[in-house]
Amino acid sequence: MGNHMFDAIRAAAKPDARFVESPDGRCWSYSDMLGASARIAGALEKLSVRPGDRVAVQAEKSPEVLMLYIACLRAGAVYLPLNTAYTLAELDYFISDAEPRLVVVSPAARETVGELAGRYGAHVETLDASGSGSLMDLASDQPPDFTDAECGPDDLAAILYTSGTTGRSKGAMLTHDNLLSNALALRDYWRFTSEDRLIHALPIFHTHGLFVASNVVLLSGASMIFLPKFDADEVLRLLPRASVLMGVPTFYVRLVQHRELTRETVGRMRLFISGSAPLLAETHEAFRRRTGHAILERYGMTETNMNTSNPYDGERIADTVGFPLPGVELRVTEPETGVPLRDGETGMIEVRGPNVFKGYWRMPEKTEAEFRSDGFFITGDLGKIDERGYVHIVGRGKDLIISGGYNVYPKEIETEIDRLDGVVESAVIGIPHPDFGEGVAAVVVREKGSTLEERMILQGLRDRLARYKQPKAVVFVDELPRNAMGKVQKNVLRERYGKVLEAAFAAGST
Ligand SMILES: Nc1ncnc2c1ncn2[C@@H]1O[C@H](COP(=O)(O)OP(=O)(O)OP(=O)(O)O)[C@@H](O)[C@H]1O
Repeated sequence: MGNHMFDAIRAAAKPDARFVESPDGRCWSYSDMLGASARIAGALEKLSVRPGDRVAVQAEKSPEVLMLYIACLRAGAVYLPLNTAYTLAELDYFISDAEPRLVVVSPAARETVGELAGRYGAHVETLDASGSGSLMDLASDQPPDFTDAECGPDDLAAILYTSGTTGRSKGAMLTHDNLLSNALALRDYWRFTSEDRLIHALPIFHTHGLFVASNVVLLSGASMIFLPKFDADEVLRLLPRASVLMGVPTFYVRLVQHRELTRETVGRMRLFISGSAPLLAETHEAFRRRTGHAILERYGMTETNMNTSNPYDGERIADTVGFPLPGVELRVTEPETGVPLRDGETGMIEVRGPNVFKGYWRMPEKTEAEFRSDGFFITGDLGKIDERGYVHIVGRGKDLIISGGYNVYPKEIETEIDRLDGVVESAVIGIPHPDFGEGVAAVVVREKGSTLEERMILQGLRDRLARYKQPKAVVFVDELPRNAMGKVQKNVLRERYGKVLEAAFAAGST
């Protein structure tokens, strides 16, 4: 049977070629990767990690963490990356839910997390090669070859907890073939070859940086420059040495603001990709004006890997996420019944294919509720397919406000607010309201120097939105809080401004 994912990685590896380099000049070739991952897999075995066991990892981004991910594939363990921002209380939830055999953390967290992990029967290790008995120390005593665990297409490779942007995080179970089929589809769709060098500035605890970026590079025998985080100056400095950038929309917003972004700096680049959150059409246009490149936007999620992409050769259209990837079926349905709608009609986006996860970890009811009987996964995203076949995301079904019994989709209102003069961007949230259950409220970022006031916004929306959709209160802020993937954190907005907005409702500010 072999090892479904790792055999493909091994087959694509060119031993002498560069695989990953860090900005401090450290470099790993593909043969270094094969050796390091074998040694770590040997260490995992020594620590009694058996196929199917979970290995939870909360560690700063580094090539070593990537080697650990590959080692888990080889050992048949289930890799479980955790956001480095998670607190001890949050870790408690993930560790109690996933019951990992091993938890790998940074040296500073060893003691505190060790105590917590011990309560759930997990062992704790650190990744630093300090000579003080870390996982890396144990790995350095292991041979550079390893008998890979037998893993079929349907065996679990990873559990990724959803970001929790819209609710409690759930563990999405991803199989070897979920990862492999998607990485191969993306490699071919985006024309990756061993000549490519990717600027990798994304976190690696999320599907985007871990699977989309790293797996595509691995499976094309390409190389990447591994940055600890996004820094516009650093990325601009590296652009002349690279061919592809994968980013979240915030990267592109920052790059466009940078004086040094010119056609010359991007002269050797062949592709700029964006995803994980909506890219504003203005950013797409500004980037094209400055560089001559149309950013390629794609759409995916933790549970499904990538679903759609704008084309490599054809027209890349702003505000769309392109076409379903080869092998992925996508339909738009009436959300309640799942009955497919016609092109142009807005409804629930559903997908089916080898990319779609196996289910939520230990949540069979939740899993059942999110699949149709014919195997389509209900993404929770609302969208439509236009007459040319491009998929548009119109909003998130999970991001719904029910005001006075009416369904209000925030994205529709945000789009209208963003059109008003003096507005940079906005977020619309539901806040408890004494009469309507939930009331619509808007959080708005004004352009510098703008004198825009609440009444001007309400005036501007009066003829454009039904009354029940119009915000009942507005607050102005300097910027919207975003998570590491560039998603606006509406839970943070609700916490931060909920009381002020409730008071404004009570005062009947509209
Ligand atoms: N190109 C894109 N344009 C618009 N939205 C996108 C795009 N790419 C991804 N998304 C959004 O990101 C979501 C996937 O994000 P992710 O899997 O990280 O978790 P989340 O949905 O934010 O978290 P949770 O499911 O816990 O609420 C998609 O469902 C979609 O709403």
